[in-house]
Amino acid sequence: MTDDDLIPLPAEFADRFDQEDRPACQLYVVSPARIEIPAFIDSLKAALDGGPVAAFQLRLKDVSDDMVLRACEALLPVCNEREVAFILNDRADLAKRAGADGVHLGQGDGSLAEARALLGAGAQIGRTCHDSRHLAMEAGEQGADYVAFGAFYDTTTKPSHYRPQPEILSWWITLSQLPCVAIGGIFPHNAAPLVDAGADFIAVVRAVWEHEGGPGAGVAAFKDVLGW
Ligand SMILES: Cc1ncc(COP(=O)(O)OP(=O)(O)O)c(N)n1
Ligand SMILES: Cc1ncsc1CCOP(=O)(O)O
Ligand SMILES: [Mg+2]
Repeated sequence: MTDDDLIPLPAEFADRFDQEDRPACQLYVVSPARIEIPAFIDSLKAALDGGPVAAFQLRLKDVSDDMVLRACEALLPVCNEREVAFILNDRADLAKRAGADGVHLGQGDGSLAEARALLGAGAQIGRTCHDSRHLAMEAGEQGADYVAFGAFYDTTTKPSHYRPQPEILSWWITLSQLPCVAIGGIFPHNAAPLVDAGADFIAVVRAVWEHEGGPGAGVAAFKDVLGW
């Protein structure tokens, strides 16, 4: 038994929100951990032109702050031109300096309140909640704009011992109007249970960047499961 087994959905919440008002599930594209600028600019354009993408997250690992800021400078206009939200991973301070639309913060990436104070009311601030109902409720109370659950499937991009079931998405959308993101090992062929369970966004890395037809084809491959 986990802590979350102690958090059933209270009966009074059962039909609290009309799910018909919820927008259809959208695609959230996350970058590889290493990219080369300027080559990646064209890759990103190809991805975003492959189909409707709601958000792009720049998720670089083990690179300098200067490198992150230079990548933001090159990639932010690509997203702006296409009205795709530009979210920086991990660092609220760099998101502020870069003029990003928001930041994604894991449990160890700093407080939501500090990020909000820095970025302002209009910023999109996401929080990793792994497989935890408790963390999701806490993130909502602390002012997150979305909660992210995962990894739903095996992934080599960020190996995770957290393995939520799709039901956590159904539970969340019944409880909260805050959007929920599903991440981890998601491809067009296995996305349906997450979409059906109520994911507001599915976030993907390899499905786009490692698609044999290129990133545009990687995005376009979600056409059927997302109902475009
Ligand atoms: C949309 C989304 N969900 C989860 C994560 C993971 O964030 P975190 O736990 O901080 O791990 P890293 O991505 O920083 O390695 C994410 N980045 N985006
Ligand atoms: C960043 C992150 N957080 C949980 S799983 C994951 C990686 C998802 O990558 P992929 O879509 O390639 O499995
Ligand atoms: Mg992080």
